[in-house]
Amino acid sequence: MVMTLSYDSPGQLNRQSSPQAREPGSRCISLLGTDCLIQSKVSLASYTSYRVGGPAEWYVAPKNLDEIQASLEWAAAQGLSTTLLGGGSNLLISDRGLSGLVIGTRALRSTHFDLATGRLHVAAGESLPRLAWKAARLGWQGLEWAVGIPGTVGGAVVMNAGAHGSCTSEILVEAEVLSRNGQRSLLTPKDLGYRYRTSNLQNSDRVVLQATFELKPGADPAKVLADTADQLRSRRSSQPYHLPSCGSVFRNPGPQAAGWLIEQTGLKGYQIGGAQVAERHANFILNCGGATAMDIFQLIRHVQEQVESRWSYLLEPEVRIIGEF
Ligand SMILES: Cc1cc2nc3c(=O)[nH]c(=O)nc-3n(C[C@H](O)[C@H](O)[C@H](O)COP(=O)(O)OP(=O)(O)OC[C@H]3O[C@@H](n4cnc5c(N)ncnc54)[C@H](O)[C@@H]3O)c2cc1C
Ligand SMILES: NC(=O)C1=CN([C@@H]2O[C@H](COP(=O)(O)OP(=O)(O)OC[C@H]3O[C@@H](n4cnc5c(N)ncnc54)[C@H](OP(=O)(O)O)[C@@H]3O)[C@@H](O)[C@H]2O)C=CC1
Ligand SMILES: C=C(O[C@H]1[C@H](O)[C@@H](CO)O[C@H](OP(=O)(O)OP(=O)(O)OC[C@H]2O[C@@H](n3ccc(=O)[nH]c3=O)[C@H](O)[C@@H]2O)[C@@H]1NC(C)=O)C(=O)O
Repeated sequence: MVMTLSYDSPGQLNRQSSPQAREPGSRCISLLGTDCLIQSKVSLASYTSYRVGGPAEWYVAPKNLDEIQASLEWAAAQGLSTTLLGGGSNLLISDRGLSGLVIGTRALRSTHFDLATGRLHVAAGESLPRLAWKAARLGWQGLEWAVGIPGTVGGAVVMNAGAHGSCTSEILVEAEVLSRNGQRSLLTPKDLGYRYRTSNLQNSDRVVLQATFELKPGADPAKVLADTADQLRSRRSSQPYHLPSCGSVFRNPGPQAAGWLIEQTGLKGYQIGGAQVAERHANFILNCGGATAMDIFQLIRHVQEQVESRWSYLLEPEVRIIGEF
């Protein structure tokens, strides 16, 4: 693919206003042939559910495959690393921000419910809860569990998101991924090496473009909507949804849940700066207002140390911690 760039420098500038929160001195580059802008120094805090994180050195939000490919080629030509950012609901991004190019996927949108096959073809940037509600309204079963997981389809495929005994790998037929060398491939759950809350896409530089899920059409929409609402109700009764978080901070180690271990260690309510171990659920760390990423990071380490000294078990973070701490 031939890509032409115009740089934000005299003569070649393509200055444009931008919807992103940009810091002073930020620059804007346009990938010619597209209306896609690459911007420098874009604050990432508003892109994460924790509402923390410093600026991206460069940020782009491609809307289609051409724009993703152009973005990857641009990063490669500049010698920059890339980081994928979906809903930002399982990311703790350093206060210092991220170097390289951050590729936000939320503009990758398309949904197709194929009644003949019961398959749902969906782009990586679609919101998982919105998809769950959409499926419910159509009377398609199989996504009720996903309603309270505030991420994207791409993030769910990478993380193997799940709840209430179901998870992404169980309904995934295949995911289309793009590798850094521009090769597209269709991968099955087996190819993706799924396990509890992980896949071999984690720590890889492949981009999830879209997913195909197998659901069950034909149910009464009123029933699926009621079941979906029940899932959300039950989750809201046991998990703190009122303040910014990343959901569960740690993976469950086995027979004992992380929340139980943390509560038994006496850490509920423990606070560092603006970050607090939730009273309602000890495996949630909340941004109670004004928390920095470092506050949250230090609290994660404190919880690990305390739990390890009491139970001789090192809790493994589920949240992806990225950038310098
Ligand atoms: C209130 C709350 C409740 C939650 N409850 C649950 C729950 O019940 N179950 C659960 O499993 N999780 C839960 N989570 C965690 C989180 O929502 C999930 O892990 C979700 O799947 C993350 O999706 P995301 O799009 O936000 O990914 P992000 O946080 O943006 O990214 C997660 C990882 O995926 C990568 N990534 C994202 N998109 C792509 C892509 N298109 N291609 C390649 N890599 C990509 C990122 O680089 C990163 O490594 C909860 C979070 C919150 C805030
Ligand atoms: N604590 C935290 O850090 C965070 C918690 N959350 C929580 O996670 C959950 C998911 O949040 P989010 O991803 O923002 O998505 P939401 O669940 O808020 O809504 C996403 C879309 O789903 C559809 N929808 C929502 N409710 C209904 C309903 N009752 N009936 C039919 N359709 C509905 C709407 O789609 P349409 O517009 O197409 O009708 C809506 O735009 C929420 O409970 C939210 O409070 C979210 C972010 C951070
Ligand atoms: C929120 C997430 O996923 C959630 C998912 O929503 C729910 C519902 O299916 O089940 C998991 O939570 P969980 O294991 O903490 O579920 P819960 O039922 O709340 O708790 C498990 C056990 O720990 C105990 N518990 C929990 C919290 C607490 O403060 N104290 C405590 O003792 C509970 O009493 C229960 O016996 C997922 N977490 C993990 C790490 O697997 C996420 O991954 O981000």
